[in-house]
Amino acid sequence: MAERAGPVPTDRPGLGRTWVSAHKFRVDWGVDPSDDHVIRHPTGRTPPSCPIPPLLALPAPGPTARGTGGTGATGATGHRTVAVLGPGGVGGLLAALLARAGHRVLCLAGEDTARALRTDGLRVRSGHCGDFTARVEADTALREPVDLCLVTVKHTALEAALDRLPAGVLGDAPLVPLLNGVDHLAALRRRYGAGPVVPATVKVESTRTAPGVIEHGSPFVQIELAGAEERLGPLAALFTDAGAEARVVPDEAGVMWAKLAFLAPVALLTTRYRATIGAVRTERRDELVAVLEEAAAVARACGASVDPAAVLERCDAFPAGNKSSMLRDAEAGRELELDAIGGALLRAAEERGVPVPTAARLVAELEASG
Ligand SMILES: NC(=O)C1=CN([C@@H]2O[C@H](COP(=O)(O)OP(=O)(O)OC[C@H]3O[C@@H](n4cnc5c(N)ncnc54)[C@H](OP(=O)(O)O)[C@@H]3O)[C@@H](O)[C@H]2O)C=CC1
Ligand SMILES: CC(C)(CO)C(=O)C(=O)O
Repeated sequence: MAERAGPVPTDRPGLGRTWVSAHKFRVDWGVDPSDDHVIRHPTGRTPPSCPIPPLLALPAPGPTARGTGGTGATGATGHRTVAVLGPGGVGGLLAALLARAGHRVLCLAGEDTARALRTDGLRVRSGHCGDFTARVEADTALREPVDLCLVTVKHTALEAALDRLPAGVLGDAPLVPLLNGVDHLAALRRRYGAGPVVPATVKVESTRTAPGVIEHGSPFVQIELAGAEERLGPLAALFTDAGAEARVVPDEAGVMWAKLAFLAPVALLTTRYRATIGAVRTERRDELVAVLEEAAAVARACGASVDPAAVLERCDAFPAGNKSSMLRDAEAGRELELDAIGGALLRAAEERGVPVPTAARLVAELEASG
């Protein structure tokens, strides 16, 4: 019997946030005697100390993994079946955390990655969450109903990856995309309808170094979900119980544009100058402040209340050695999400008549160098 506690809720200076508190719970782990770091699905039926309510107040599910009674609950344990489309840096980490928390996790990926996951599981190295291997299921497409689906591919792979997620199989299960940028929400709503799509963002530094091998470098995994607290509270609790702090924010623009107003300056500058966040904020501070102000003005024009001084504070609070995912893509020679991040900022700026000269120059320079 192992006792695990989720992260302690915090009020983070500069963020002004209170994260959903974690429930402390006990669960029986089925531990492989040959490796006591390998986490398998729980063999016991010890319920969490507080009952888990339905995951989302969505229409009653059909005869699915969501269990009996159409309530969304999966029986006494409250364990869910979660699909993760794209088990890379973000998806692999969350899939592993959810599996470690006792949920049944089904990763959807290409054949090679799916085979590696079936054989070796997800191997996580994390100073924050610990080093562990999580057993997950893996397939190349969704073939059964699930309680929840995370979408964690890059923008550049989104349309192809969504072919693995047939709308008829997904049904009304909540679909939580954690991609950076804003444009993917429209693409998901076109395919699956507006109901299941839960706008969300994640703040983390996590890299897939090989199929199923995840290096988590940030001392946090923070998720924001946009919508009503009464609808999304159980979903936030599910993440928080698994070790990823989650918070519900009422408005979509507040979630999506607050993230982009922070990310776009950080991603553009770290990638343009091949520099860590720490180096950018000391060596390129004037440029950082200029892009932050431009991005905050665009975010405000899009309906989010973003204060550039608060965003600068968040930048200053970020671990100095962390990099943006765009910089890690550039270093690895992968295609950049430049259009989804910088492009989205420039398009919104043009539509709303907000001048963004510094951001436009950085995007042009990155395009020219790519
Ligand atoms: N990494 C980070 O720290 C952060 C990333 N983000 C955002 O999260 C999103 C995901 O990024 P990240 O996790 O870094 O990306 P990764 O490249 O690490 O992971 C993407 C995953 O998608 C899989 N994939 C690619 N194409 C397909 C396809 N056609 N079908 C199924 N799976 C596919 C990849 O498979 P394979 O393993 O086979 O390559 C990989 O597992 C991005 O939008 C990024 O901007 C946001 C915050 C932080
Ligand atoms: C905000 C930041 C830099 C870390 O979560 C990010 O989203 C990224 O690396 O893509």
